[in-house]
Amino acid sequence: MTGTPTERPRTGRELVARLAREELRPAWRVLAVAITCMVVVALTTGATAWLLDPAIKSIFLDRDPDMLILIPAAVIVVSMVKAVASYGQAMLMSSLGQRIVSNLQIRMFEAIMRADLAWLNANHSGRVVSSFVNDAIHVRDAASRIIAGLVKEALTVVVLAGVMFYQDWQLACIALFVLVPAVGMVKRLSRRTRKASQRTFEETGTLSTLVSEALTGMRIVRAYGQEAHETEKATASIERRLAHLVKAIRARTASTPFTEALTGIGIAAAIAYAGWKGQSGAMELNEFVSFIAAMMMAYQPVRALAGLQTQLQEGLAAAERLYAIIDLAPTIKDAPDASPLEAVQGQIRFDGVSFSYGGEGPPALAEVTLDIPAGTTAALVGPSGAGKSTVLNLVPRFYDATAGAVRIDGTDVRAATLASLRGAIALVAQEPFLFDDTIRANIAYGRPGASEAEIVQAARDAAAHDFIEGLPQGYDTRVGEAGLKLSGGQRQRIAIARAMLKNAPILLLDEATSALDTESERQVQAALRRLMRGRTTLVIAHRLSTVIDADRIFVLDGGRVAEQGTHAELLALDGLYARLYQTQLSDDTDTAGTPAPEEPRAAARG
Ligand SMILES: Nc1ncnc2c1ncn2[C@@H]1O[C@H](COP(=O)(O)OP(=O)(O)OP(=O)(O)O)[C@@H](O)[C@H]1O
Repeated sequence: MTGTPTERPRTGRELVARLAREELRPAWRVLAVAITCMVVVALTTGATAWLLDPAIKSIFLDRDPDMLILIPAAVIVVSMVKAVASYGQAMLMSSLGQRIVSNLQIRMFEAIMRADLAWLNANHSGRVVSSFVNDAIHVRDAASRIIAGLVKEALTVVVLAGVMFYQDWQLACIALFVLVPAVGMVKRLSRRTRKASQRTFEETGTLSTLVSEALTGMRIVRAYGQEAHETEKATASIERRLAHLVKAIRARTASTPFTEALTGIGIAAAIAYAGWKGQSGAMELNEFVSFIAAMMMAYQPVRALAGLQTQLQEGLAAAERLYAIIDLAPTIKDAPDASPLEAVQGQIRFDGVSFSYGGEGPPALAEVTLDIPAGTTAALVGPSGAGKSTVLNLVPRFYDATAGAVRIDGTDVRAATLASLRGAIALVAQEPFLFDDTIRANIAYGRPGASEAEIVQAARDAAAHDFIEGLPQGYDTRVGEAGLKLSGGQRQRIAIARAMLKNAPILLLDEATSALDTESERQVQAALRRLMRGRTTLVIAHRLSTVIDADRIFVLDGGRVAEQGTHAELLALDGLYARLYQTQLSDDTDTAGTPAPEEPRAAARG
């Protein structure tokens, strides 16, 4: 993913240090108890192996009747302690792991909320979601396994090795020496695992993107009969992901037969050497059994330790991706000396504004100067790609001008706090976005905390109250994903009600181009007129009536203001606007007088 990180750690060591500092340190109490439990597990495992020595010696060889009670009792006590400690460790580490996931996800979400629109546009939502869901889990798994590994497994190995050395140091040396080749092998395998898991992640991102597009674009997929094509694309991605997964699994599990074989060799060597010592009377049976038990018990944690390196690599790769999101440094933010806009009148000025997306290609806007007095309506018209949406984007600082300044009541928008700037603006987009929530919640989004009476009034003003009342659950009706359970006109009126409730002095309006039937169109128009009353409105106009009624019309062409004036002045100029208008008029006559919302744009495209 692309981004502008502030202090993203580069090396594995830096990442580990950061994970320890930011994710583990806050939970050090829980961690300390969990580690104590692990130490107890390691010690009790060692004790079990050691107990076999007195068990055999005093019960079988010395035939001591007291020991027949004492040793089983000791085994039970040790096992009970181990059971409680294992439970404590597993439970604490699991809940600590989940807490780490939640904390990381909260910070990622906050970062996404702050992120520049440019970053969000550059990174497909499917990939961001995949990172959001999967990476935190990878980090959790790696962190909990590594902590458990480093503390419990490593300590268990040390304690068991202690038992082995206590019983016979030469024999212990033989048993442990066998493990040396495993270290080199594990290192080689971990490199392979890291590569495969990085590729798996990339493919998971591609797959998430495919699934999310197939779902959001399902109507187009069906309409064009592309179900098989989409399935093919998804299958190919799933197969590629599977191949990478299998590679990672192969590398990860390749250490198993290796350590298994080494275990066999180690045991065989120990039996041969111990047997030789036993036959010559230098080693007792009880020592031998205790030694072999310790050795066999030690191999399981050794195997777990062998897998740690690969888990560490996977976890670090995930942590790097996730911190890249957490560290996103938005460029659109409050300036250090920003002050809130107060008592906004709503005058909007563009002073020689130039802008280009991503700094490449021809500028989307070039030295645009607009002056929109407070309380008036300005319409933006012009061919497709002329820069109309870009003008709208610069007012609430979705992007910042590359040159020149956008001012509200004379204040550069970059000198105002974002909260006060956006608080003074209501936005009604061409495709109104509704959340999968109730109608009430969707309207109240305009002003959280608004009373029921205010919500209903906003709905009445937006000509939405009647249809809402007609729904079986009224204001409690859920609108479905992106509001798809409502008609286009209904969605627009909810969006207008939301803007009504916000009651901001500035209204940015991108008129809908989707064809509504005459009645719906009339209702939306009436609602819009009420919404625009008394506010400064900057509207991308697709409706003839909006264009004609506007106080001022700016005709954009190729990112520049080609013409400006009132409808009458621009007609008299007989330039681009007059041509756009004539084309629209003749198209309107063709469509039997029904206002054709898309016309100015469509005419311009032609
Ligand atoms: N997110 C973006 N990234 C890169 N370039 C963009 C982006 N959005 C718009 N552009 C480019 O900026 C220019 C102006 O686009 P803009 O959307 O402002 O035009 P418009 O007049 O609103 O067009 P339309 O009427 O078709 O919506 C176009 O050349 C477009 O390709």
